Amino acid sequence: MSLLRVESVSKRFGGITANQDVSFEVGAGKIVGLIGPNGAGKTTMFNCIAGYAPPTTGEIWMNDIKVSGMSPEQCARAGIGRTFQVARTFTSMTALENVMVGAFLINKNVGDARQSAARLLSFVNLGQFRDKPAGSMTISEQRRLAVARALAVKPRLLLMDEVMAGLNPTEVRETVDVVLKIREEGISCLIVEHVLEGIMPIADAIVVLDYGKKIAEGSPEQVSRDPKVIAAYLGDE
Ligand SMILES: Nc1ncnc2c1ncn2[C@@H]1O[C@H](COP(=O)(O)OP(=O)(O)OP(=O)(O)O)[C@@H](O)[C@H]1O
Repeated sequence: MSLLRVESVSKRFGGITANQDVSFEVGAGKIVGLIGPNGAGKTTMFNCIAGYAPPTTGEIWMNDIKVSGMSPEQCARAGIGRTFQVARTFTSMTALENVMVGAFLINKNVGDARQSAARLLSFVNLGQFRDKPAGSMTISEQRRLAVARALAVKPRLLLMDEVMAGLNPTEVRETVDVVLKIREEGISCLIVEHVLEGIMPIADAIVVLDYGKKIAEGSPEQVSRDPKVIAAYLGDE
């Protein structure tokens, strides 16, 4: 059963078509990778889904709620959480306080927010940083912190924008472990990623964009054999 449905979405910025007639679905409890060369329109698609930039045409649905045209807050209330390409960490606040910022969006009670934030820090394997300034954490840890903050809003779908970029193989593995745990919780994940060795082994499905259009969709095995996908990536070298 699909949780998110992207239906014929196009997004234009003046003369630039960043997304063109893109359709795909994310099933409940599934991991879907959204990949493609630089400038393919992946972040634009995230912005459309999360309410940061409405589609020019087309519709986006979360179950029976039409979210296209909604504000980011309304999309969050409909169950869409996100992380950003550049982690927006509050560096002088502690790790716990950073996650509490997310928790406060749905629960104004300080005790509840603290408890939920502490649980989520452990969930992303950052329990030891609870009372440390977020600025003292590595990039990899800050990315997982951003994931915990997004989870604090209790999404049913989590959009993750390049959480593995620039990480070493150990850090990629740690991040992959967290993504798998998120799926185990029944939360769907839509992941924009250039680190294909991180996303390919764990994705239930892959959607490939190139120049704004969907050029392939299927299992990781299917898309990695697809001549159109190979050509798009080789053309990007
Ligand atoms: N606000 C904007 N105004 C004008 N053009 C934009 C805007 N946002 C994105 N674009 C253009 O839309 C196209 C798609 O950009 P987008 O950032 O979505 O690609 P991407 O696949 O996320 O790229 P990357 O992998 O490099 O992050 C690009 O040509 C980009 O310059």
